[in-house]
Amino acid sequence: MAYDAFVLLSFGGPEKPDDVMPFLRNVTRGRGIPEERLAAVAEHYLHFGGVSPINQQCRELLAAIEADFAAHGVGLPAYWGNRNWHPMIEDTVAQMRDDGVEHALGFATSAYGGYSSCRQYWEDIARAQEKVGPGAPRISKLRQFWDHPGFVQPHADAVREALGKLDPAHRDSTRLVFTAHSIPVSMSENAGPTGGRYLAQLEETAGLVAAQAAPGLEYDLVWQSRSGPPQVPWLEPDINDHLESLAGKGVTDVVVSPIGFVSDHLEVIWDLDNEALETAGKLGLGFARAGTPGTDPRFVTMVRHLVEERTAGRDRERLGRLPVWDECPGCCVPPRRASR
Ligand SMILES: CC1=C(CCC(=O)O)c2cc3nc(cc4[nH]c(cc5[nH]c(cc1n2)c(C)c5CCC(=O)O)c(CCC(=O)O)c4C)C(CCC(=O)O)=C3C
Ligand SMILES: [Fe+2]
Repeated sequence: MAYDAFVLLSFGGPEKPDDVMPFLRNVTRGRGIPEERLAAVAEHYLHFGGVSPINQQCRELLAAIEADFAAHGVGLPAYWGNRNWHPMIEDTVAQMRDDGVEHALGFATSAYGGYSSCRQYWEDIARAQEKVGPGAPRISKLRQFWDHPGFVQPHADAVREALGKLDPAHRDSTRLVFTAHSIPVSMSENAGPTGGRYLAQLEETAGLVAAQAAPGLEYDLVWQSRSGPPQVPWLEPDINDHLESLAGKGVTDVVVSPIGFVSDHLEVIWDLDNEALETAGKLGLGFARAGTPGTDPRFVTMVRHLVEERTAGRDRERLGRLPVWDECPGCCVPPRRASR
C-alpha cells in the first residue's frame, strides 16, 4: 500500500482564555459531564492563563518528527489535526485534500486501546472525511504503542530521574505510583476485542517501566482526572485517595509517573503537579513527579519506526506479551462509513 502523507492526531487544547469554554463544550459534547465539573475544569485552565500546553507540545513533536523523517529519507509531508480544538482535524483533512493527499498514515498521541484513546480517533477521522466529502484522503491509523521501547524507555528514565530527587535514606519506603486517565468502568469493560484492553495494557506498561527503572520497588497503577457524575462508576482508586492509603501503610515517599500520557499537558501539570502534590504535602509524603516522553529522541524515532512497519516492512519492536494488531479488531477498526 502506498502512503503519501503523515498526520499527527491529538486531543487539542485552548490557547487563550476565550478558548476555554468552547473547547470544554467540544470535549464534553453529548457526554453528560455535570456543569459544575466543567466550571471547575475551566478554573484549572484559567490558572494557566487559559493556555493548555498540549498544542505547543504537538507543534514541537511534529517539528521533531519532520526533522527525523528528513534525516532518514522518509518523504512524507506531515500534517496535524485535533479532536477538540484548532487546528481541527476537519480543517486538516480539507487541507490534505487540497494538497492532493490520497492516503495518509495517522499517529495518535495515545499509546493505548479503548474508546477515548483509540476508537474515538477513528471517529474523528470519519467525521472529518464525511465533512470534507468527495476527494477526502483515506487515513490509516498507526498501531498502539504501549509496550514499544521508544515509549517505555523514556518513561523508565524519567522514573529513575525522579527517584534521584528523593531522600536516598527513604529508598526502602518509597513507592512508584503510575497513573493514567480514569475512564468509566463500562468503557474499560468494552475496550478492545475481548474487553479490558486499556487496563491490561496499562498494567503491562507499568510492569515494564518499573522493571527497567527500579526493579526492587513496589508499585501501583491508579487513576487521575475522573470527570463523570458520581453515580457512574469510573476506574478507581483516585491518585489522591491512594496517596492517603499509602501514607497510612508506612510509605514515606512517592514517585508519580503518568504512563497514561505522552506529554506534560494540563491533566498532568494540574492534577499531579498541583492537586496530588498538595495531597502528598498534607500527608507528609516526599513527592517527585516523573516526566513524559514529550520530544525524547527515542519517542520521535519510535514514530518513524511505526511508519516504517507499514511502509518498509520493519519488524515490530515490542517489550510486552499482549496481542498487537495494526488495526485491532475491537477498538480500532475504522467505523463503517455510508459511502467511500
Ligand atoms: C483515556 C483518556 C485520555 C488519554 C488518551 C488520549 O490522550 O486520548 C484523555 C486525555 C486527555 N483529556 C484531556 C482533557 C479532558 N478530558 C475530559 C474528559 C474525559 N477524558 C476521558 C478520557 C481520556 N482523556 C473521558 C472518558 C472523559 C469524559 C468525557 C468523554 O467521554 O469524552 C475533559 C472534560 C472535562 C473533565 O475533565 O471532566 C477534559 C478537559 C486532555 C487535554 C489536556 C490539555 O488540555 O492539556 C487529554 C490529553
Ligand atoms: Fe480526558
